[in-house]
Amino acid sequence: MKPIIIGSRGSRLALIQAESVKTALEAAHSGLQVTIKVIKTKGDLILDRTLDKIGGKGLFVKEIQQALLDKSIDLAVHSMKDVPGVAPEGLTMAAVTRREDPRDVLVTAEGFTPETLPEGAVIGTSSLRRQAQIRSLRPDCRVVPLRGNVQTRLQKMKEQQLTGILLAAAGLKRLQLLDELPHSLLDPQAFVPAVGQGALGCEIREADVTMKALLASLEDADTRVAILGERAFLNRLEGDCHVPVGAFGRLEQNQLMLTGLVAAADGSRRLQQTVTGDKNQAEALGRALAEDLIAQGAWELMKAGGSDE
Ligand SMILES: NCc1[nH]cc(CCC(=O)O)c1CC(=O)O
Repeated sequence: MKPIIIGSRGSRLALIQAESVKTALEAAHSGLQVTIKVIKTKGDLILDRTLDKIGGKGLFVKEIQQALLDKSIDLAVHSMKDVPGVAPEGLTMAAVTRREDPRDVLVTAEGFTPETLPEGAVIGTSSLRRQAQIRSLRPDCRVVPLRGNVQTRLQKMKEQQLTGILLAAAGLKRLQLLDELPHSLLDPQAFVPAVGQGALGCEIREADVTMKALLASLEDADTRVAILGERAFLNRLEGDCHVPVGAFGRLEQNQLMLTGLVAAADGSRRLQQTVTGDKNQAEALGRALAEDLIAQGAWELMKAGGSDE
């Protein structure tokens, strides 16, 4: 059999994620050959402009999806939080793997928590969701934009003498950086993670039944359910613009418990609610949660703006 080609961005984190799927596939199917092909996306080449101006945060994913459609790769491994709500015709998320830590983490030289941050702290993040929540916890802090891959952001924290930065725990764990950095992990109720944060999606061509079968054993049903609920919540709210929205789903006693957050970008207001329901109706639960927040004024809180998580 021809080797399977996984397409990946060239960042260290993307490569580690692709490697983890390669390893899992090879472990599940003895004799299977898997190679990784690095795809240089426009977003990787243009670092001096905000992502919104070059096509939004879905840009990286879209170029890799095109490689799937062109058949230059057989499998794309995505961070689910970067995957746009609407899938291109002909592609399917054949497996969602077991979720890594979904939490956000505050990294500072001193290991501050949001509560112990010094007055007027300067926090780096380009995510409207993170900006809104750190400002809602600490209205006195200042948020400055910060782009680039995880290592670049850590570097900029030092260079620009920021008090701290906000990142996904999952990324830092996969890079094996979390243990060596002073940090505080943020409780998902106090600081609601991004939709899909910590989960990986394995995308293939819908018609590729061979790949579909090979990926079956990588699927984690509980993660899939959580992600379906979170994404349905976001899809109902987002439309096309990037907004300060978070959601976190988890299974409790075989039920899906889903927390949704909509906030004003400056953190001055936040709407947050947790609902529980049938895990087989995850998407309906996500939509209903969105409707609840809309009824409470979610649209008024959300303003157009840039987010490039
Ligand atoms: N913004 C890019 C991005 N996409 C996925 C992760 C982390 C890994 C994950 O959520 O699975 C990160 C880094 C971060 O937000 O800190």
